[in-house]
Parts: sequence; structure tokens; C-alpha cells
Amino acid sequence: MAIRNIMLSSLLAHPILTIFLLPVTLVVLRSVYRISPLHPLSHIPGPLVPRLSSLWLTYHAWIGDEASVVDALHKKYGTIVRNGPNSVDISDGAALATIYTERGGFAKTKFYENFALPDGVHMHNSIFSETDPLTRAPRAKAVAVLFSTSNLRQGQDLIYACVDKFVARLAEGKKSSQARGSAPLNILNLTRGLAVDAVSSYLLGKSYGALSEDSDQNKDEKRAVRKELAEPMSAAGMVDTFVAVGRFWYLPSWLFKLVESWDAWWNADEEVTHSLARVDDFVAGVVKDAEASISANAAQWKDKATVPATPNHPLTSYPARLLQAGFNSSETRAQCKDLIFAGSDSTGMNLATILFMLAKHPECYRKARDEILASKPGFDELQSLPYLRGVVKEGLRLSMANPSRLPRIVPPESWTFKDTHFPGGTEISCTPYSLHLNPEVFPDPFGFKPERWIDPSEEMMRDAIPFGLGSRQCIARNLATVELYCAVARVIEAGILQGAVTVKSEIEILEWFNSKVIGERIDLVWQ
Ligand code: HEM
Repeated sequence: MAIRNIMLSSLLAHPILTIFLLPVTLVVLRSVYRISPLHPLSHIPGPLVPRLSSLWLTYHAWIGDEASVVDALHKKYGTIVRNGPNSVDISDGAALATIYTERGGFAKTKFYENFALPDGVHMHNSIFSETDPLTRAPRAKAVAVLFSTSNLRQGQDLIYACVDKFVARLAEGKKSSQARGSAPLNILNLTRGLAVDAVSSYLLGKSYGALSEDSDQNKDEKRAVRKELAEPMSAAGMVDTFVAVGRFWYLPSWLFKLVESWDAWWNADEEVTHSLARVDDFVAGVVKDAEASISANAAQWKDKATVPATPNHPLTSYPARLLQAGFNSSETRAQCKDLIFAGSDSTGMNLATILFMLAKHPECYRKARDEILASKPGFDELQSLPYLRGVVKEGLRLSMANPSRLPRIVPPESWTFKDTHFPGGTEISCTPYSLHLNPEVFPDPFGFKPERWIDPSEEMMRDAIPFGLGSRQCIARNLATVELYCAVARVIEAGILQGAVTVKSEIEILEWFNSKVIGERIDLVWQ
């Protein structure tokens, strides 16, 4: 009692010192608690610094080596490792089912909400960034049918139209590269262009026109496409801006907003501003078209059976479905913008990686070409060609479009995995990088070996999670898969990769949530 009174009176006597010392004391006490045996995760192995502070993960996310650094922890400490004061990563595929799939899986962590999108002054969570399953459900339900295999089959002409334009641009790029003495062609730019055009044509009811010279795009864009087919498409600035958000997504929301605004100001660039405005205009246009179509067809819509089933009909497009499900125009615009981002970055990166690997491994290219030329597959046969399937699956395994952990929260009732207990509220994750490069499941993990998928083990099927898993897996998995198969098959069939070689031996990335290809180029030249 006496000690307490002495402490209190000295603190009151020096209020300035108290204001300074109190938070420092609290931080020190919290740090001591986090590394003490009293902490509920004290039984999980891991190095000292991440146990002390979540700044460790924040730092590694920022510099872009999070996935490989966490993988190195697994190599040192085992399959279950503590990578933050309240955070654990598991590199054992047996944990996937409970974390992501069974009974809807565990909820996404709050920092997903840092990926919310603006529409003017309003921020909206997208289907991706929404953490509350009840809020996400009606939005996902409104659009899910567009991603069904039967809908995609009906919309195959739209996808093939984009793919054929892409193949033509790639062929032009090859010619121009050869004419300029083997100048490098940035295929990432073209694959991203295909992805934006496929998503916009198939889901938004109108092509963005990233690959078009003869569309109604403005002159600057036409010139950019013509110049060397390696200029960034106009949506690139917007896509890169959202990719870059992944480097500080672990920050608390208030700090995230400050850092994001500072970053936008510090890195202000005319091209990015133009890109953001162009995507905003495009999205505003498709939402307006959907609204006009809904009011023009109000009577027809009353009888749902009369609405045409074609996927790009103005009444059945992605924005039209959201509007008719009762979501306002502002939110619908934000959801559409998210598609342009989610749909172009990952599909573009995966397709470019597959083409890069085929150029790097001409023996694989020859096998895939022989198979395709022998079977002349239609849309429905593509995914059952064994070697082509191996090429696509191996590309998805190695491309690391989303290399880092997919974090979730252990529910309040807690969870025990293989005798290790995790209290409710623990941040828990599996990391695609560690699972995809696990030599016990994928021998010679860095090697590009399509044949390993001809008779895959159960563990391979379980641990390859390029699209995530369970109820929050990629909503557009079927669409992205169809795009990859159609594009890879048509590029191989056209013989464009004959004589192609890669400029670099590896694709170097920053391991942000959506990885960034360093230099934003994946170059090929032709010999
Ligand atoms: C090869 C291409 C693609 C890959 C590898 C990919 C990967 C992923 C992954 C890993 C997730 C889950 C993230 C998590 O659990 O935290 C995800 C979710 C999502 N993706 Fe994709 N994606 C691809 C293409 C697309 C496309 C083309 C679109 C849109 C047209 C899209 C839209 C979405 C959306 C909306 C979600 C959130 C789903 C939800 O939480 O309910 N993705 N994607």
C-alpha cells in the first residue's frame, strides 16, 4: 500500500514524465507478456522478434520477402511456427480443410478490409475484402452464376474473341521484336491486356479494349498499343496501384489510410492518375448501361424466365445482377473496379508465367504442341488433355500470383491441430509459397515438370492452392482457368513460341499479397 502511494504521488508530481513513461511501460509489459510462458501461444516455436511485435511481419510484407522468410522459419522451426505475437503459420496441407473449407472455414482477418475500394468519396468492401460472411453472401450469390461452367460454355465465343486478339497481338509483337534485332517483348503487358478484356467482355458486358487498336479508345492508347506492343496498357497504373496496397495491408486501418494517402501523394504520377480516371470512366459507363437496360426492360424483368440466358446480355451482366439484387450504383461501380484489378493481375501473371516456362523449356513446348495438334481440342476437351493440364497446373503452382499467407481467425471455441492448441482469436494461415514448394509433396519443387500432374498424388491435389480454398476461394476460378487453357492452347497451336527464349532465367517478384513482378516485365525474344 505504501509503495503504491509513493508511486502514485511521484507520478502525480511529474505529469509530463508520466504521459511519456506510461505508454512506454505498457509497451514493455506487453512485450514481456508476449514472450513469456503466460502467453497462450508460448508453446508454438518461433524466433524472438516476431513473437515480440507484429511489426516483423509488417516489415517483411513491405519489403516483399514475407513468403520466403516465413518458409525459412518453417525449415528451422517445423511445420507450425509463430510468425507474430498472435499469429501462426502452418506448412502442413492437412490443416487446409479445417482452416478454409469445413463449415465455411474460419473468417478472414480484419486487414482484408484494407483492400476496400473507393467510388468517389465512398469506400466499399468488395466481395474479396468483405470479412463478414453475412454481408458478403448476398453479393456473391447475385453474381455466382456467371462463373458456372455452363455459363462459361455459353460465353466461350466472347472469351475466344479476346484470346484470338491476344494471339494476333503476340504474333505482331514477335514480328516487331525480330524486325528490331531481337528486341525484348514484354508478354506480361499483353497477358494482362487479355485478362482485362476477357473479364470486361464476359462479365461487364463491354470490352475494355486493352488489346484493341481499332476500338473507340483515345488516340494515346492506340498509339501505345501500336508503338511496340510493350507499352503498359491504360489499366496498368490502376492495377499496379492496387497491387502495391499489399505491401502495407497489415497496418491497422487508421494507419493504413494515412500511409496510403502519403504514398499516393509521394508517388503521384500522371500515368497512374490517367489510368485511375480511365478505369473509373469505363466502370461508370458499364454501370450506367446496366441501369439503362434495367429500366428499359423493367416489365420484361418482372418475368425472369424471359430474360435471355447469354452471359453478356445487359440484363444479366455482373453490374446488372448487383443492381437488381438491390446494391446501389456506387457500390456496384466499386465491385466492378475490383474485378478489373483481381481479374487482370493474377490471370495476366499466371499466363505470362506459363508462356515464360514454355519458352524456357522447349521440350515441354514440343510435347504440348504435339498433343494439341494431334487432338485439335474444342472448348470442352481442353481441360482433359493430360499434358496441357500439366502445363497449366505447373504454371499455377510456380507462378506465385498470391504467394503469401491467406490469414484467417480461429473461432472463439478454439482449435486443436495434431495436438497443438490454438485459442480463439489466433491469426492462423497456410502460405501457398510453402505448400507449392514443399519438396516432400513436389520433388524438385522449383523445376517446371508438367508430367508430374499426369498421375498426381493426393497430397499434390490437396496442397496446390493457387486459387485459395473453400468458401472464400477465388470466385472466378472457372473463368480464369478457361482463359488460361484457351490462351495457352491457341498460342501453342499458332506456333508463336517457336524459337522463343526468355531474357532472364527467373521471374523475380516482390511477395506482396498480389505479387509484383520486379520491373513489371516478363520478356521474350526470338532466335
Ligand atoms: C489465375 C488467375 C487467378 C488466381 C490465381 C486467383 C487467386 C485468388 C485467390 C488465391 C483468392 C483467395 C484469397 C484469399 O483466400 O485470401 C482469390 C479470391 C478472389 N478472386 Fe481470384 N484469382 C484469379 C483470377 C480472378 C479473376 C479473373 C477474378 C475476377 C474476374 C477474380 C476475382 C476474385 C474475387 C472476387 C475473390 C474473392 C472471393 C471471396 O472472397 O469470396 N480472381 N483469387
